[in-house]
Amino acid sequence: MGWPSAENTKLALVDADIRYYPHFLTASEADCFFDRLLQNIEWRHDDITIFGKTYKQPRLTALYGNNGKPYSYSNIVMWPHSFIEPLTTIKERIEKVAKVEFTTCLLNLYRDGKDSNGWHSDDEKELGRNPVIASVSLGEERYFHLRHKKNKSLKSKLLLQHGSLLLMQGETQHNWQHQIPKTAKRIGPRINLTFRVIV
Ligand SMILES: O=C(O)CCC(=O)C(=O)O
Ligand SMILES: [Fe+2]
Repeated sequence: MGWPSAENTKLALVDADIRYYPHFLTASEADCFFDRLLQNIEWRHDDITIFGKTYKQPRLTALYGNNGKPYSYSNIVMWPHSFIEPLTTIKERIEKVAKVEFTTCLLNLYRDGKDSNGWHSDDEKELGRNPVIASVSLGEERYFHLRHKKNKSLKSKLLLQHGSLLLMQGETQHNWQHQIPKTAKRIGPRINLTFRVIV
C-alpha cells in the first residue's frame, strides 16, 4: 500500500516552476477520495460560448471555496459552494507542501477519453500575478501537455497518476499553456482538483 510521499521532481522547463509529486496520496487514500468526490460533489455540465457559438463543455465541473468569490473563464461565471469533506482534508495536506493558503478549488470530471480540457493558461485576473496552482489527480491516468507560448518548439507531456500532485507556480502561467487532450483509448473517469487563491 505504501506511504504518502512529498518526494518530487522539478520539470526541466525554461520559464516555468512545475513540480510533480507522484505519490502525494497513497493508492488507498486516492481510491477513497475518488469515490467520495464522485458521489458528493455537485457536478454540473455548463455551456461555453466561443466566438459566438455555444457548446457543452467537454467535461463536468464544480467550484468550492471559502471566501464566496466567483471564478470566471470562457464566458462562464462559477459561484463557489462552501468546502466539504474530503476537499478540506486534501486542501490541508497540499497547503503543507505548497506553503500557500488556498481559497478555492475548481474540480473537473473527465467521464471518459472523449472528455478533455483545451489549451489554456490559468491566467485569469482574479488569480493575481504568478499564481500557485495545486492540481491533484484521481482515477484514470491522463496525459498533461505543455507548450511554451512564444517558442512553439518547446513542449512537454507527463502522465498524471492516481494520487499525484502537480504544483505550478512562479511565471509558469505567463509563459506556458497546458491541456488534457482526448484519447481514443477506452478508459474510465478521472477527477482533477485544482486549488487556487482567488483574491
Ligand atoms: O485536469 C487537469 O489536470 C488540468 C485541469 C486544468 O488545467 C484546469 O482546470 O485549469
Ligand atoms: Fe488549467
